[in-house]
Amino acid sequence: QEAVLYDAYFGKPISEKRSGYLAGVANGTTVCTVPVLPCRKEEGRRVDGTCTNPKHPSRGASMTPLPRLLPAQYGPGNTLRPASDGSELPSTRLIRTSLLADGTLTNHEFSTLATHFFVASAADNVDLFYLTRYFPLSDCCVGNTPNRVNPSCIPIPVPGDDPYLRIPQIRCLNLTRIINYQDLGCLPNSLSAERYSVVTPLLDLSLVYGNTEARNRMIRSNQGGELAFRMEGDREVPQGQSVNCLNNQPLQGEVVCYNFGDAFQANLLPGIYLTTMWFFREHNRIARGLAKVNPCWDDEKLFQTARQINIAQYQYIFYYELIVELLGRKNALAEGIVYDTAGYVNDFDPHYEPGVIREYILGARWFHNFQPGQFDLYRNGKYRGRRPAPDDSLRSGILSVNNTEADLTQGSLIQPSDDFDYVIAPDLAERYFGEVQTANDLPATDMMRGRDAGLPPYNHYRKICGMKPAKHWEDFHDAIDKDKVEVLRRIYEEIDDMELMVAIYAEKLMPGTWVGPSLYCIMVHNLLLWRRSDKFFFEHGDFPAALTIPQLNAVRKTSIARVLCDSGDSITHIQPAAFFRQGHWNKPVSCKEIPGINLNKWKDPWCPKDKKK
Ligand code: HEM
Repeated sequence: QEAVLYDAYFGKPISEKRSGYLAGVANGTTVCTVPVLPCRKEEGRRVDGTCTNPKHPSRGASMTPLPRLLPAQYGPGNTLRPASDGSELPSTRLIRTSLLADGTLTNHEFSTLATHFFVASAADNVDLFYLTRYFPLSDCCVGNTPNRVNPSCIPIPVPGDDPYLRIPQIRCLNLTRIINYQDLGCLPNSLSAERYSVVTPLLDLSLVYGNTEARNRMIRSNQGGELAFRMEGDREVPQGQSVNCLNNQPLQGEVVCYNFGDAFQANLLPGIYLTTMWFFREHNRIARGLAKVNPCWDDEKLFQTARQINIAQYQYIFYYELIVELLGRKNALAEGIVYDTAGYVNDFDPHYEPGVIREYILGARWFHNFQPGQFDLYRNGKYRGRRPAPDDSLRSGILSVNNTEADLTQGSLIQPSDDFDYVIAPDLAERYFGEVQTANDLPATDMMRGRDAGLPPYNHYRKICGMKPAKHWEDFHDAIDKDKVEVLRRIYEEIDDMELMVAIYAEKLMPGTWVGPSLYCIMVHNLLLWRRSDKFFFEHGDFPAALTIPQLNAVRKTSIARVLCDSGDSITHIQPAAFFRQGHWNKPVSCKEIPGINLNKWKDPWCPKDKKK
């Protein structure tokens, strides 16, 4: 059957008028459209994300726009919104250094594993290709001065009395705008600048499986339902070599760059490449287990079922093991983010369009706060040193040398995450690109990205999040400590200049959660959207390829600890709640004691044992 061309931005089949417009754009019909093969009732989740919601079949695919909670407010021609008096909003480096200090304070509850899994989930649903605009080279800070001429430059000016950068006299932090549909020519500048993402905006393990059917076919082994693999010693790793590990140090033996399904995103950071490796191995482990249970199943059936189980356990761990801890279990239940049930949760609603909410993926940068700047290495319970995170980006080759994968994995179980506070790891606050750039400030960048996205003032978000829009600075005291409000009052001219991203870093934690009220509200919207817009969400039962109830309940038995026992490097003992630190209530136990998914629940009665594939 023929694919129908959908408009990537508008999400509708291409009209004649639109086709005429795109004919005038270089590669318009390729980059501004999404081909959709007809959705079939009986099929499961597609790798390319189409038909995730058959009512909006192109949403969920590569190039889906990021929906917004509130419409964008840009300056003229999609420039950054100015302050109320028409001037430029204050430097986000000034705001950051005024609100958050450099330092390291550890969290008493979470392990670093929680940060690894969370950052991998972010890379699974939005791409970071925009980094290539300024990571290796850009002209935004030539001569130590912010470039105001190049429209893609949004460098961050550094005040002369900056607490750190006054010494090397750095007055400009490099930054470029996120690439949008206008840059591709898909939309005129008269519409608000909208970001697209080339990765599927879903919790679908695209890091492991890729974002297109073509890519997925390249990484399958075509037998036994497996992903193509090779052995590095006793470590199972993807077959082939990716070109993305720009920071590998070949002289130190780092010559491997893992060929994951999404080989750019998955190689970005240690937390991402570790997590992707675990779920890559999980796929093959599950496929082998299914082949044993159902010897007559062919490669395709084994592959699709293993992928379905793998994504189901990943979604389960994300919602039921991580999110419930970050937002509070009671809250998550009350909001309908998770359910206490042994049945299906049929909350698919075709009116919701799949996507990742712009404010969510911006706001989730708050979790840079609980990210340690260095990763501990442990072997047999003994500390063996640490690796600065910025030096290991785009460098998965480290996993293959000096037992580093095993040592980092054990480290992630023992090392605490940083605290959710007003202190940020110096490696992220001053040098997140490592040696590649002289200075970068991640939270200042996060705040600047809010402007890049054209977010309306904080006051507008207070309104939709159940807080009163403030008329006076004191009105912010409900959500932000008095002393911080004083700092902000001095920095901003007007109350409506106060920004959402700054508030997310300044708000007090909501009791029982690890986020402030605005981020809480944004996360709830997004987590509900992901469930409701995705026909194939693991708890849904109202489609033919759904898990059966016994299968669903088998998935509900697993945990991140089980995944690490089965697919982590050299894990024999683990604390049962592995997103939490080890302690008297969470002592490491033998992996034999950690429950997992019973694949016998997938036994096919039509597949007798003696019948070979
Ligand atoms: C060592 C650890 C980490 C490093 C070095 C790091 C670095 C970065 C960088 C460089 C960016 C893009 C900056 C830009 O806008 O130009 C980014 C974006 C982001 N990071 Fe992190 N990060 C880390 C950990 C985390 C963690 C634990 C989370 C947890 C959720 C997280 C969530 C995000 C999100 C949601 C974005 C925005 C993605 C987007 O909108 O494209 N990061 N991070």
